[in-house]
Amino acid sequence: MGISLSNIDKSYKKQIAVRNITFDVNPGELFGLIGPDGAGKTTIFRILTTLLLPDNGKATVAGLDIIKDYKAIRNSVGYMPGRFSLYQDLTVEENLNFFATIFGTTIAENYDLIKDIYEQIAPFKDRRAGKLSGGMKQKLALSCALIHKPKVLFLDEPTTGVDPVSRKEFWEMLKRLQKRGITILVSTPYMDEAALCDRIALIQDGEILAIDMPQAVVNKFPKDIYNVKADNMYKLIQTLQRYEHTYSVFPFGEFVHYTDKRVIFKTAELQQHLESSGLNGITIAPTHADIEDAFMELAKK
Ligand SMILES: Nc1ncnc2c1ncn2[C@@H]1O[C@H](COP(=O)(O)OP(=O)(O)OP(=O)(O)O)[C@@H](O)[C@H]1O
Repeated sequence: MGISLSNIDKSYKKQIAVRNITFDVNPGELFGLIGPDGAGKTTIFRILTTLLLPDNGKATVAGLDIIKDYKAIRNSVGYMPGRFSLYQDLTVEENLNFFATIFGTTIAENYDLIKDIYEQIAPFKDRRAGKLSGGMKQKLALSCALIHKPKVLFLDEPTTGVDPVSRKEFWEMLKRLQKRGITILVSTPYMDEAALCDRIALIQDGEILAIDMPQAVVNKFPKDIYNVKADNMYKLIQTLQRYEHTYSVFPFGEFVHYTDKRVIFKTAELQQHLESSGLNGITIAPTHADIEDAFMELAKK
């Protein structure tokens, strides 16, 4: 009951949205599509949920062909689109009832699957969806996507614009759904969420850069990496960008992540260079690469 894509292409007039997309999601897997805005994530979701036809290629969802079996797919998958999918003027309960009805079921029939999630928003069941917080909207949208017990769940940027606590809770919910045998394809622009997936595909400009387990993607990062800090971070970045030995530099939280071109790199030399460029309060310390570093490296090529 997994997902399979083979050589999928899609253009909107002259704009290529995705090119030669091939990957498989195993049954029961939590698979992440990781990439920035405009990378092509929504296009892939719309093709897999049969809302958009690809120009080329083949794809199946739960063993069903996206073209031939589109009706069966629509009945057996849950889709939480990136942009808000709920009826803003309907209450929480009315929204859920509506989605249950269009799938020919009732809330009571499948309550067991959504209980965990719905209980958190049940105190607000008479509130209009438009008046809910981001985190609550997201829980309601997930409940609606699950109300017909789908085998495969598609979640397009479910945590965008949601506060950090709700994001964490959301991922815990996904793990619980996965344990119930649901195959999940989730997209996110947040690199920290990539680590929570079983496997990920990194995507940029409509092309897949890498597919692997998150740690395996990170392990392939080819360089030693350093956290660098100074009192003037803007000047630090500019100085490093101009430094002849810089391989890569980009802001990373309170630090910049720096890699050096040389095989033998001495932090003291860099320290001296930064000091002579007029920077103060400099710290340079080795650190570990993470998904964001791996992404930036792959995106360079
Ligand atoms: N209807 C459309 N007409 C023309 N171009 C489009 C259309 N929809 C998407 N695109 C373009 O196709 C590319 C991929 O878009 P897509 O929405 O799939 O990316 P995404 O990764 O989901 O990003 P986002 O989070 O911004 O939606 C982008 O360059 C986008 O501008």
